[in-house]
Amino acid sequence: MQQGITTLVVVGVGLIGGSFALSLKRAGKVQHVIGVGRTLENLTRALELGVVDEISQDLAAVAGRADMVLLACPVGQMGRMMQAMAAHLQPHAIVTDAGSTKGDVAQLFAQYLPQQLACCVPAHPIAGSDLSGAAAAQYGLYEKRKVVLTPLPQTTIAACDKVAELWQACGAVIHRMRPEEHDSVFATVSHLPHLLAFAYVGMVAGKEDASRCFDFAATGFRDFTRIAGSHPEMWKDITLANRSALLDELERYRLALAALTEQVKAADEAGLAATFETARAARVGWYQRFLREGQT
Ligand SMILES: NC(=O)C1=CN([C@@H]2O[C@H](COP(=O)(O)OP(=O)(O)OC[C@H]3O[C@@H](n4cnc5c(N)ncnc54)[C@H](O)[C@@H]3O)[C@@H](O)[C@H]2O)C=CC1
Ligand SMILES: O=C(O)C(=O)Cc1ccc(O)cc1
Repeated sequence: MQQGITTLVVVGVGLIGGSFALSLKRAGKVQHVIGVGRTLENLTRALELGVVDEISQDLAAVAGRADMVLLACPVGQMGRMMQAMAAHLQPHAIVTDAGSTKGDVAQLFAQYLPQQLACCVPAHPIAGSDLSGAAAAQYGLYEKRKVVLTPLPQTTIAACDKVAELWQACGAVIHRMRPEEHDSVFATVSHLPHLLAFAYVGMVAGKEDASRCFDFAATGFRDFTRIAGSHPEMWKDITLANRSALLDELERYRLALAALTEQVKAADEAGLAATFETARAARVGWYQRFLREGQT
C-alpha cells in the first residue's frame, strides 16, 4: 500500500465513522478497519455491510493494534474513550476525531492523552445529515466537503499531514482553524439552527391542534425542520460542549426575533420588507457560492 495506514480503529461506527472507513477502503488507503461500539447490533450491521473488517466492544483490547484511531462517537463520550485507550496506544499511533465541537476535544486530548499529543489531530468533517448508525454510512459523503483541522500546539506537521492526506483521499478539502474560532463559527451556522429546529418542532408538537397543523405542513416546513430529525444524544452533547458560544448566538437570535416581533406588531411594511430583503440577498449569495464550490 502506498502511504495510507495499515490498521484503523473507528470508535463509533455510525454515519461519520462508517463513511470515513468506506471511503478510505475504496481509495485503497487502509488495509484493516476495526469498529468499536456500544451496541452489538450496530457493530454486526457494520460488519455485514463491509464497513469494518472486525468488531469489538472493548477499546482497550484493540487500541494497541491501531496505526490510527478515529473517534466518531458523540462528543460527550470522547473523554471516556481517550481514557480507555491511553495505556495501550503505540507511540506512533495517530488519534483523531470527527466531533462537531473542538475546544472541548482539545482539552480532553490534553487531559487524557498527554503522552500522545504530538500525534493527536482534532478534526471536523463538515458533511453529514440527520441520519445515523452504520446503515447510514456511505461512500462519497465527503466528496467536495470541507474538513476543518484544529491542531494542538504539540501536534506535529507529519501527524496533521497524514490526517489531511486521508480526508483528501475521501474527496474532502482541508481547512485549518483555531478551536475557539471553529466553535464560534459553527455555533452560528450549524449548532444554533439545529437548536431552533428542535425548539420549533417541539413547540408545534405541543400545540393542542398539533395533528391538524402537521396535516398541512409541506415543503417549507420540511426544509426548515429536517435537522430536527437528527440524533438527540449527539445534539445534547454538542449543545453542552459549545454552551458558551451557543448562549451568545441564542441571545443574538432572541434580539432578532424581538425586533421582528416589533415590526409585526407595528405592521411596519417597510421594516418587514427590508428585513426580508436583507436576509434573502444574503441567502441567495451564500447559496450561489455553495453551488460554485460543487456542494449540494
Ligand atoms: N451527523 C453529522 O452530520 C455529523 C456528525 N459529526 C460528529 O461525528 C460524531 C458521530 O456522529 P454520527 O456518525 O452522526 O453519529 P451516529 O449516531 O451515526 O454514530 C455514532 C456511533 O457512536 C456509537 N457510540 C456512542 N457512544 C459510544 C461509546 N461510548 N463507545 C463506542 N461507540 C459509541 C453509537 O452507538 C453510534 O453507533 C459526533 O461526534 C458528531 O458530533 C460531525 C460532522 C457531521
Ligand atoms: O444535517 C445536516 O445538514 C447537517 O448540518 C449535518 C452536520 C451535523 C453536524 C456537523 O457537525 C456538521 C454537519
